[in-house]
Amino acid sequence: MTSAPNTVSEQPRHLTADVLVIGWGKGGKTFAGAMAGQGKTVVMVEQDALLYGGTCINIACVPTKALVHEAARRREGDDPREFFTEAVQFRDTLIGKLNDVNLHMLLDQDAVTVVDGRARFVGPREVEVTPSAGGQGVAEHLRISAETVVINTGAVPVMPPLEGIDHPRVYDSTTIQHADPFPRRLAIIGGGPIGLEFASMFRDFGAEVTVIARGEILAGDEPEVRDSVVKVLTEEGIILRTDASAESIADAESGEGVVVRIADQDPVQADAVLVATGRKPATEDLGLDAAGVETDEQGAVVVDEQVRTTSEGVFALGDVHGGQQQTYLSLDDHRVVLSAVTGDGARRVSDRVAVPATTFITPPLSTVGITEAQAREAGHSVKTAVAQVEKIKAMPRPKTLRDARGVIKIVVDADTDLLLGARLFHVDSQEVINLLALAMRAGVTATQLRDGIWTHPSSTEALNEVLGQLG
Ligand SMILES: Cc1cc2nc3c(=O)[nH]c(=O)nc-3n(C[C@H](O)[C@H](O)[C@H](O)COP(=O)(O)OP(=O)(O)OC[C@H]3O[C@@H](n4cnc5c(N)ncnc54)[C@H](O)[C@@H]3O)c2cc1C
Ligand SMILES: NC(=O)c1ccc[n+]([C@@H]2O[C@H](COP(=O)([O-])OP(=O)(O)OC[C@H]3O[C@@H](n4cnc5c(N)ncnc54)[C@H](O)[C@@H]3O)[C@@H](O)[C@H]2O)c1
Repeated sequence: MTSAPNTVSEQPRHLTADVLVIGWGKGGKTFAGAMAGQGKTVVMVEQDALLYGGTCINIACVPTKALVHEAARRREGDDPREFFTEAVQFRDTLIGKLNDVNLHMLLDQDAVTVVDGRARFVGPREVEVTPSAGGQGVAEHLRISAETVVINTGAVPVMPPLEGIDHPRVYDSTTIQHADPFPRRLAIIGGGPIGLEFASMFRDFGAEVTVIARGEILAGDEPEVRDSVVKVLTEEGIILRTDASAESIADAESGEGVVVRIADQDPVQADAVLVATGRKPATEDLGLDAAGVETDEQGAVVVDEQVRTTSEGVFALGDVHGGQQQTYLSLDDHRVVLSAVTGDGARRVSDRVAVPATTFITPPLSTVGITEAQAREAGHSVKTAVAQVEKIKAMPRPKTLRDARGVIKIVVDADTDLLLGARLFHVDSQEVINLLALAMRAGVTATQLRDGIWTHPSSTEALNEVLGQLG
C-alpha cells in the first residue's frame, strides 16, 4: 500500500490499495480476509465501531437470537423487567466479544488497513472518507482508490411516513433490543420475520404483544403451516391484528403510553411500538452516480450474475443489491466475487439451489423450496406429506423438550421422488432444514430420506415416519 504525506490538513490523505471494501458486512469482511491472505493490500471502511463485524453479529441475527433464547428461559413468577435487563446484559457481553473478535480478524493482518469513517464515491473506484470517532482504526479524512471495490453497506430499516413515527416510544429492530423501560405492552407494526421474531421474544419476556400486519401472517405460504403458526402465536397470547394498516402513533389520552391508530380497526394501546416494516438497501448518500454505479427503483445496486455493478471493477455484496436478506447469502456473494476476481469466474448467483430460511419464533419456522400450490402451478405432479408434530410417534425429541407444537409439510415430485419444498415448524427445525436443503441440491430422493439412518432421539428422525405417508 502507498500513502502520501498529509501536507494540508483540509486535504484528504490519499491511500491506494488492491481492494477496498465499503461496509463491514458478512460478504465483505470474508472477502477482505481472503484477499489479504492472498497477499493483496486491503482497506476496510466501516462507519460505526459498534458495527465491526457487520449488522448480523452486532444488531441482528446473533443478538436477537440470544434474546429469543434468553426469553424462553423465563419462568412464571420471574419479573419481566428484571429478566429483560439481565438478558440484555448477557446479549451485550456476548456481542462485545464477537465485535472484538471480528475487529481483530482484520486489524491484526499487516495487509489490512481498518478505516473508521463513512465512505462516499467521488469517482470510479475512488471514495472519500469522513472520519468517525470511537474506533480502533485510522480515523482521518482520506481519499482511497483501489483496483477492486466492494460495496457491502447492507440495509437500513424502512420507517414509514406515519404521523408520530418520531415519537420517543417508537423503536426499530436495533433500538428495541435496549428498550427502556421494558414495555409491558408492545405494539409491533409489521408481520414479517422481524415482527414475528420480536413478538415471540417479547411475549416470552412477559409483555402483552399486539402485531399489526397489513395482510395475513405468512401470506402465500402453506395453509397448514400458516394455521399452525397462527394457533401457536395466539395460544401464547400474542394478538394478531391482520389486514391492519397502521396510520398514526400518538400519546394515549389516558396519559399512559401511546395509541396506534389503524385504518378501519380499533386502535391499539401500548407502552412502546416496534416498527418492523422492512429494510431497504443502504445506498443513500453513497455518491454512486460519481462511480457510474446504477441503482433500481428501490435504491438497490444493480448487479449481474457475478454481483458486478455497472461500474468496471466494482462489486456489490449482500443486502445492498436487493433480494432476499440473509447473512448466508451475503457470505455466498463473497464466493462469487472471489471466483470472479481470483478464480475462473464460473461461480454465479444463479448456482444457488434450495436456499433455506428460518424465522426464529418459538418453535422456529424453517422453509426451503416451493409450496404445494406453487409446485402444482409449475406443472409438477405432486405428493405431499403433512403431520402435526405432537402426533409423530417416531419423533420423541420435541416431547423431551416439552414443546411438541408445530407441523411438518413436505412437497415431493411424484414422478421423480425428489423434494420440491419443505416447511418445518418445530424445535430444531433451523438445523433439520439444512439437511433437506442439501438433499434437494444433491438429488437425494424422498425414499432415501425416509429410509435414512438418523440419530435418536432427534428431530431429523421425523423423516422416517412423515415421509412414510407418501407410500
Ligand atoms: C433484527 C434482524 C434479525 C435478523 N436475523 C437474521 C437471521 O437470524 N439470520 C439471517 O441470515 N439474517 C438475519 N437478518 C438479516 C441479516 O442481518 C442481513 O441479511 C445481513 O446482516 C446483511 O449483511 P450484509 O453483508 O449485506 O451487510 P451488513 O452486515 O448489513 O453490513 C453493512 C455495514 O456497512 C456499514 N456501512 C454502511 N454504509 C457505509 C458507508 N457509507 N461507509 C462505511 N460503512 C458503511 C454499516 O455500518 C454496516 O456495518 C436479520 C436482520 C435483522 C434486522
Ligand atoms: N431469521 C431471518 O432470516 C431473518 C430475521 C429477521 C429479518 N430478516 C430479513 O430482514 C428483512 C426485513 O424484515 P421485516 O420483517 O422488517 O420486513 P418484511 O418486508 O418481511 O415485512 C414487513 C411487513 O410489514 C408490513 N407493513 C408495512 N407497513 C405497514 C403498516 N403501516 N402497517 C402494518 N403493516 C405494515 C408489510 O406489509 C410486510 O408484511 C427481510 O428480508 C427478512 O428476510 C431475516
